[in-house]
Amino acid sequence: MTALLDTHGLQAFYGDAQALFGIDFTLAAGELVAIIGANGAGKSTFLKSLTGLLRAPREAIRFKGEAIGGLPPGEIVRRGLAMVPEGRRLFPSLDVEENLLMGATPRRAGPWNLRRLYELFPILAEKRRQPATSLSGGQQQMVALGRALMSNPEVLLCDELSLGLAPIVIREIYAAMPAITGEGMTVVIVEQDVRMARQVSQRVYCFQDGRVSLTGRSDELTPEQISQAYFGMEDSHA
Ligand SMILES: Nc1ncnc2c1ncn2[C@@H]1O[C@H](COP(=O)(O)OP(=O)(O)OP(=O)(O)O)[C@@H](O)[C@H]1O
Repeated sequence: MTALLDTHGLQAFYGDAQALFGIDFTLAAGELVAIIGANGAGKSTFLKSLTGLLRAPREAIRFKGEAIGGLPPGEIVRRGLAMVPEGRRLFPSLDVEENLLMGATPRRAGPWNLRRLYELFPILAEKRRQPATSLSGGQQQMVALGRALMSNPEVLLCDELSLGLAPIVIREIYAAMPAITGEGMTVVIVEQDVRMARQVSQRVYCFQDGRVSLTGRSDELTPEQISQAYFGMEDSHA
């Protein structure tokens, strides 16, 4: 497999506290890969390291053959990695369309623009002049996803799209994924909803205590393997 993005022994720290202990991760162009794991396993920390929000050694992260670890976040977006952050982080004083346009700087060439996003999520066209924070949780998540797409990334990193949403709304959000990957985009999702993660992804990485405890094809891993990798030996016997 030729890697579009990969990490080698990636470590991450908050001050003196170590959160990642040597993550080896590979992503091929066009894949949708899910990262699952319990609270505190290091999933968000991993995404933050990829996008330059946390320091990383230059050689520990490679994107399209170039070492990008520790580059400033803006430079990483320019190169084609964009993140949908946990908790959406919309601009409360801006309306829906203004929030979407915030994602367009820097704007790379590609298929995504306001018109395409409004086709993908018609409800956002209807509410384009409303304050983003007046929308429902699911609609706000659509804005956050759309904002990241507006930079036309090559790799889209999504942190817990399902957080706080009802199952029917989660399905509605994930229903957009085929249209996104259909445009050739490569996607990483961090997801606590293991069923959904397995359903939409080709491969899964399970994180536990800052390490990869299991990886494999989503359709080949058994629920028992995942449960053990998710909770660890001790907990699964508790
Ligand atoms: N800003 C921070 N300062 C100090 N420690 C942090 C910080 N953010 C996360 N950590 C610690 O790093 C470890 C990994 O946390 P991280 O948020 O990456 O986990 P996660 O798998 O994304 O879990 P969650 O689903 O709760 O977001 C945890 O031990 C956590 O307490």
